[in-house]
Amino acid sequence: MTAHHPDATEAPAEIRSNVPGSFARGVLTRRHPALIRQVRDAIPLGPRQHRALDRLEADVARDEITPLDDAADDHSIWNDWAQGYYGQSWLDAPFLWAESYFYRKLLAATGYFESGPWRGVDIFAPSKQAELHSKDVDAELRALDELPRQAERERERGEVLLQSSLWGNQADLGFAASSNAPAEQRRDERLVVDDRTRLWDLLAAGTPGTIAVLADNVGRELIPDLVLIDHLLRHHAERVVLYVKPYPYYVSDATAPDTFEHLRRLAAAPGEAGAVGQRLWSALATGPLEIRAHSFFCAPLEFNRMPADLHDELAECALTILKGDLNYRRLVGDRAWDPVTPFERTTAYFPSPVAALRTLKSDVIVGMAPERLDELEASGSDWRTSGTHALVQLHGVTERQLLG
Ligand SMILES: O=P(O)(O)OC[C@@]1(O)O[C@H](CO)[C@@H](O)[C@@H]1O
Repeated sequence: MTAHHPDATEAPAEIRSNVPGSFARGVLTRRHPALIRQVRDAIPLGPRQHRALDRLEADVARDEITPLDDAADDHSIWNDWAQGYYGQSWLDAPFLWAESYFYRKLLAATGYFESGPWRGVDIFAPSKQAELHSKDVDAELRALDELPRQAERERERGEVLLQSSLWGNQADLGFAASSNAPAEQRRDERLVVDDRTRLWDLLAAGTPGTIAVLADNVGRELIPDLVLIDHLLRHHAERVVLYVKPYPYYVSDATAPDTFEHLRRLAAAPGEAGAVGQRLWSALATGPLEIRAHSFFCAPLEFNRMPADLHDELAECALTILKGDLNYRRLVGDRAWDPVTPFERTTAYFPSPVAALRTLKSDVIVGMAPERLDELEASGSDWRTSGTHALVQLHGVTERQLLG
């Protein structure tokens, strides 16, 4: 049995990529250079953009962080966030900061923020389009016709939709290459924390006001997320606010244009998928559904640093449903927590009750039962980072809060 220290007073240090053989190191030294090659192959860039990508590749290879070199309005805020990191090693900077900055440098290289033909061009669009129009998404849409529709089976329908939204997070384009989830093993056995029953019981206990959904990836994740949102609007929420990214991020993270395209795909589909899409389309037009894209969702910071305006928006919500691995890292803190550290300890700051739906694709984990942790550690599998395992974790949701 591992000695656990869940009540350590100080939060552990932020994860860095300077540990040889660590997951974080592999992301910065292997995944990021591969991503630059993928962008060059996917988009017909000009010589200026290729030269800028050459410089980014060289920065990574030389292990030196250099300032942003595009003409963009966010340099002052990035200079504040980069305090002390310019000229330093990527591997020695906090992993969360370094990864986020890498994606901002990638957009700088292709001219995303500058005037000219490349302004606002999503360099991840080819892979996002392929995902949205994939046979897997076709199958997802057809499967909706098999959903229970009888009112008395609403909870059963909700369970199916929650599972689809949760495991849809596995389909991360930046991740697909190394995902080795054993399809045959039952999904429930691969949950490391399972608060689903509490979530449904509490949602069923009353009709909460607004539910915030912090989106993650497009395609096989955003389609189920949208279908789940339709279910929440029909049975559990007066309003849903879907927060997407203000610009392209982490390859497959959803932006507003991506979301509109997914809604078009749903609404144009036959059967139940089309009905869901048309209800969501109407909900957007009349108000119960709103899409927002706060700049903080592309910031290199933990959520406990969120600005006051976003804090106040979320404080109005009866529940925040937070999707994916990166959002989880930002929620609990991208740190080497003792995995039995109570989830509530790391989320006490959050302005609303929060439910995390995440497949595990990085080392951070809290809120585990010691026996479950020891069982997984003894398995010898890479359960923390391979995307084979997942969690539904809930904090601060009480009947009083949901009932208002
Ligand atoms: O938030 P998502 O899409 O579920 O996962 C994103 C993510 O797993 O991809 C990176 C590795 O490429 C991780 O560092 C990061 O947490």
